Amino acid sequence: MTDQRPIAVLGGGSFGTAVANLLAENGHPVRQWMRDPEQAEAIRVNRENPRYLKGIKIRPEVEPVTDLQATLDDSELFFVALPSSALRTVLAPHAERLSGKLLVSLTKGIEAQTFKLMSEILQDIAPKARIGVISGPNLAREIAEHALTATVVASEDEELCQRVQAALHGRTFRVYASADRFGVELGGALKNVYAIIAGMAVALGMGENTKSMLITRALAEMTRFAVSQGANPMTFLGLAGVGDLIVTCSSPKSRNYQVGFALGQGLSLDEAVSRLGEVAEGVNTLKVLKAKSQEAGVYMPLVAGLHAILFEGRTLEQVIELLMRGEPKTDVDFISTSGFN
Ligand SMILES: NC(=O)c1ccc[n+]([C@@H]2O[C@H](COP(=O)([O-])OP(=O)(O)OC[C@H]3O[C@@H](n4cnc5c(N)ncnc54)[C@H](O)[C@@H]3O)[C@@H](O)[C@H]2O)c1
Ligand SMILES: O=P(O)(O)OC[C@H](O)CO
Repeated sequence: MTDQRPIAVLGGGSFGTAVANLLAENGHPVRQWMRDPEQAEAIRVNRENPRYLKGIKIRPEVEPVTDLQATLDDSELFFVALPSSALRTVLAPHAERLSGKLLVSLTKGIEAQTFKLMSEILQDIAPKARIGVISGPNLAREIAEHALTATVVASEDEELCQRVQAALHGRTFRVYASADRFGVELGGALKNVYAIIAGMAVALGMGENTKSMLITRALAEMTRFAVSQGANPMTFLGLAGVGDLIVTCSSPKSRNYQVGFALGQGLSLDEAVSRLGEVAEGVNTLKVLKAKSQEAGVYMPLVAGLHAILFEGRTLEQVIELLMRGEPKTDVDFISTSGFN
């Protein structure tokens, strides 16, 4: 017998809305929880999320709701698309309602005080819940416009992965599975920082060689850090690693890229973030990542360089000079250099 309970999406932003619509297209009743009653009413009446996904028709199977307790009680499978800064605050007061539920984080961020990933926070809050993550090259607007897209669901819980694949896999959206939750989730969080740098480089008129160098060295840096934290570097060769890094560092649709582009045009960080008016997780991730990499003794020159520009008063020219004149290194960390004579 099929489960007729609604699937719930928590978060009224662009990604929550895109995923709610995908689930609805696959025939599932969906409840999309959002905190703003006016936004919920606007969606109910106009079938559109005008602030976060203008021009996209929201399917009738998606019911916008604002009662979080009822939403948590009535569903078993949840997709959590809240900003990383809000996830713990929103869900912690409802811990007992989450026991035994399937909680899948879509959020690509790191908690400032604890350096925890979002699925680790979910586990803290609800140790008896079944936890997974979704991550990959997934620009919300492109998903909503049915661009052919792939993602990864990752969890140690194989049955959860299968449930998510069955719910989301569709005509324009492929869902691959992975058992490496930590690697998949870390890839999604780290790449946002490099998208800021890539946006800056484009605004400064840098060429294709530069973009390619940035993306490739970013992958080296991310992987080096991930390995220091116990992750499997092979995961970074997949959709949630290099796949997401490429899309976020290449697309003007990425909000992190847009923040970088605005910085490259000469705006301050505050101006760039407020001009965006949406979540750009890379800004917070940069702060915690810089501190963590220093603590762990991991060489991350791009992270250190962006941090120096945004928070230590260095100019872009100073940082570029420092990066380019730095001691030459070997290309790929994980290949032995013993082949040199
Ligand atoms: N947009 C994308 O293309 C995309 C793709 C993949 C993953 N993600 C991830 O999804 C997460 C959510 O991003 P988004 O793109 O949907 O953001 P968004 O900027 O489009 O919207 C943020 C939403 O969160 C809500 N919100 C903010 N603070 C809240 C709080 N305290 N309580 C309840 N709701 C609150 C806002 O009202 C808004 O509805 C981010 O971590 C992002 O990295 C986004
Ligand atoms: O718009 P961004 O920069 O938050 O990126 C969106 C997605 O993470 C891309 O996969």
